[in-house]
Amino acid sequence: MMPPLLEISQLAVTLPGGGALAEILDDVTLKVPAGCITGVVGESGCGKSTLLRAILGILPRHAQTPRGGIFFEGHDILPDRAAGVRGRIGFVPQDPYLSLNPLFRAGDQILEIMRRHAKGSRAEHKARLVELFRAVQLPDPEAALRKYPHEFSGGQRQRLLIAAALSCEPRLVVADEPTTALDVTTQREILGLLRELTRARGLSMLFVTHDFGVLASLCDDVAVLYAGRVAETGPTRAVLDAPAHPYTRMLLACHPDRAADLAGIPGAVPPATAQPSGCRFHPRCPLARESCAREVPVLQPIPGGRAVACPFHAEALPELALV
Ligand SMILES: Nc1ncnc2c1ncn2[C@@H]1O[C@H](COP(=O)(O)OP(=O)(O)OP(=O)(O)O)[C@@H](O)[C@H]1O
Repeated sequence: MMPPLLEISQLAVTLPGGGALAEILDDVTLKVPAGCITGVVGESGCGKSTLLRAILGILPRHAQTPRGGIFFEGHDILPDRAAGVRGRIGFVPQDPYLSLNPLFRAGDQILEIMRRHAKGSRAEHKARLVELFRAVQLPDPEAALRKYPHEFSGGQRQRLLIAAALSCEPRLVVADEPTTALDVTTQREILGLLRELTRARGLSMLFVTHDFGVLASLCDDVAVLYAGRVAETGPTRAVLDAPAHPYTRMLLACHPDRAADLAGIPGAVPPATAQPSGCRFHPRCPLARESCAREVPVLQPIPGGRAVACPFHAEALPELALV
């Protein structure tokens, strides 16, 4: 079997924050197999963006040395804060409005990335960028090279950023909710484009979202994150059809597309400076018992290539309260 392109192993990230230590990620283990799109889903504040920052080697300077490993193409990139992978991992950010400098031509900004991280001359870079602009379906790719960011629509700017992420010919792309700031129609087009580009170019992708609809339409596998820990992993279809962890089950019950009556998860994601003991979900979990406040659940394999971090996952949940 081919080794995964990206393998995150027992990753822990801690930051000083507000006079206390913020335990943002703990024991995070997940894989992105070659040629696959792996989704990371969870509520706001679960640590999704921090996970991407750790992979890209752009954690804040004051972060304590992260523990665990981030293996990319078989090498642990965590010790050198990913300095060696710049250009080999592409990044699609969340907000196309904030991610381009309005004072410089968009094409020049991407060419600068290529100058730093890609092989070839400026003329070769320009030719490749025009080809990429065509691949991301920007109108008039030659003219697009000379335009400033304000001359593109929001959807076109996201296409520019996808082109930027692919400009150094990476094998892996990490994307941080790249469709959140877009209207529904543009969102659908961008998701279709990402799916097509990853398949056509044999790329792998780690895709962060809080939207199960986006997850279902794009991702082969999923890791559900709660309060900085992995609650469950598995093939997306299987997890969405029969979620195992109480958190995933309750999160899906909250999704407007999936529930006739909207239920809510009581409470909120804990601040990273005050993580609950034992299972971090136990204060919100209807299945919790005394042992859940003491024992940290580990991810245990369950049938179908899945894993779940809850020893009581087979129990039925009580009816959820409507919001
Ligand atoms: N630089 C920092 N210093 C201290 N705490 C931080 C820092 N960055 C993030 N956090 C905390 O880490 C936790 C996870 O934040 P993160 O942005 O990774 O979550 P997220 O799941 O991406 O959220 P969202 O979906 O809202 O973007 C939050 O509790 C946040 O307040």
